Amino acid sequence: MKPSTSSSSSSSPCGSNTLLTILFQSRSEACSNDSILRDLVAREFNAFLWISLIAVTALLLRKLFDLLRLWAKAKPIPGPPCPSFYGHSNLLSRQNITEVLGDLHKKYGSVVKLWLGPTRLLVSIKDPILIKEMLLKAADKLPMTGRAFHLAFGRSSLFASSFDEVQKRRETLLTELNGKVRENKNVFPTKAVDCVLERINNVMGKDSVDSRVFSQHMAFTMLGATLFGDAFLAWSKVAVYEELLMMIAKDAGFWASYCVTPFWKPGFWKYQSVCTKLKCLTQDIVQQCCNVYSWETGNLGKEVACGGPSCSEVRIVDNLFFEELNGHFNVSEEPYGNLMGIMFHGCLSTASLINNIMMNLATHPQIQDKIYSEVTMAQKDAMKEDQISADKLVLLLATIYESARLVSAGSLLQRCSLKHDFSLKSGHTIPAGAGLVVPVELVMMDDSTLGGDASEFNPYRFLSKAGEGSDIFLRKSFSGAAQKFVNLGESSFTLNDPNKSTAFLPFGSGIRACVGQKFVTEGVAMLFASLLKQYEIKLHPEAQDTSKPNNFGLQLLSSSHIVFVQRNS
Ligand code: HEM
Repeated sequence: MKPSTSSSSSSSPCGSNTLLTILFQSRSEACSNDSILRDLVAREFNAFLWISLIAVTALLLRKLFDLLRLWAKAKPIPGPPCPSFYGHSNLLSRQNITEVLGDLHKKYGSVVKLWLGPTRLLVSIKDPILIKEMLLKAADKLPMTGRAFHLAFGRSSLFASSFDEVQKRRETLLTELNGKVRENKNVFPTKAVDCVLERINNVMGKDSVDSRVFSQHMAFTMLGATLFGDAFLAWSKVAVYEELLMMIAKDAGFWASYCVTPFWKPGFWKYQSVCTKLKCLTQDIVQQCCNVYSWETGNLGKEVACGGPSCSEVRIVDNLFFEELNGHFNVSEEPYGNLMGIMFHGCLSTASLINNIMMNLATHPQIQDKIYSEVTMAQKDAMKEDQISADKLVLLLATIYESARLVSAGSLLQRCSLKHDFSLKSGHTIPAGAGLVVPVELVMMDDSTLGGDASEFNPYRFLSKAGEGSDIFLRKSFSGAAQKFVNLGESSFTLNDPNKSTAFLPFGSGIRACVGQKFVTEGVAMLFASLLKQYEIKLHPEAQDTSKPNNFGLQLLSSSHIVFVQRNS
């Protein structure tokens, strides 16, 4: 009994002991596992902190190194001393940038640097030879340009900052556009031209029209019909589309000027909702294009897949660029980003050009008359009513070049080289990442290059007679040249290629030059040939110039009231 008692008495505590010990042991084991785990976590966290610290330090050192490198490389470039931590940004935001750069070039020479902050270097170049060299060597655009297009239209393979991203699309688009010009067809659809003429007919009874609004509408109609086909002309939402595009044009530069996207600003979200509406409408017009296609091929009623990229496989009748612009090189691209980008850039710059041509013709009636006789003569030579050859319209083409020269699409051409430094023949080294600008107005209106009448409208500077040199900008006086040009039929003037001149930059130059130059010049020439055949453009007697200031490099149009008068009426 005893043993059993003892065993039971001893076993009981012993049992509880054992349990306790087991419990205790397992707890202490758990504790030690816990502490090992805690230790491990603490070590890993420490390691993570160290790695982060090293990474951040390396990054900061790299930034510091880049900064010191930028400062050292920028030092030999002449320019005014930095007034404050923010450099000259205040100066540029208060004054007209072209005037500021004009004064600086007078003082410091043809290459001038400006600091816009401790890390933001801007180099302005004014000498035409150096400009040509720079525009060939600096392949990228300033990040702000790419950001403006990206924020508004999503990612696309045109108008991005990096040359690598746009190179392929640029090449194919250029081939397609210039191919169309070579085929000698009407580059702008005939129906779009008819549409514009009909509109002129409708407004003719009215007192006058605002040249700015009217040219904007003309450009919008031409570009829209070219990109989306004739369906664009009959589209019920065309007016809303135009309005949205202009709203974006007004604000794009402002929102892109933020280095960090300002998500916290309610205005930004309003802007984004306008951009989203434009995307939806683009999808809608693409749908309309597809429907027209299916109708024209007899497939009316048959579903054509139009949701996004699949539409690019459909060949749309009368639609030049659709496939080209909508085909994807990169899956992360916005489906209609390129189409919207071209509509945006093409409409703004073409509107500016058309407006300036109208104003120049209205204020120079003798030139307008000569162009009219040029068009009627070309018309006689043409085999078909609507197929005048643009080559015969030399004075009209010269007028287009001269109008482009006098109001270039932006006051600055801008570039940068994101990855590599490069040197100019002048001996200056431009560090990677520095912003490069060309004050185009100063270059194209420089009396020393243009012979005294740089700020005057003189299309004859682009023409030469047989035996004369073909350098443009050599025809000195407008009146002398105008007299020589009395009879187009008798004297054979030839048009000089303006791109041979280093000082002709309305379409940029070099590696990122405008791919639409030939196309738009020919298209606008044919548009004006049709317009001038039927109408005379006159300035309204009480016309006033309502020029607006520059908005982030976008030249807003000056406007005046003009009247269209039917010829022979
Ligand atoms: C009068 C009308 C136009 C003017 C004055 C104009 C002017 C310009 C200018 C100044 C540039 C920048 C060039 C540079 O940095 O060297 C440019 C770029 C460009 N233009 Fe135009 N443009 C016009 C119409 C068009 C049209 C109708 C198209 C297409 C159909 C077009 C397509 C482009 C493209 C794709 C670029 C970007 C090139 C790049 O970033 O690599 N342009 N344009």
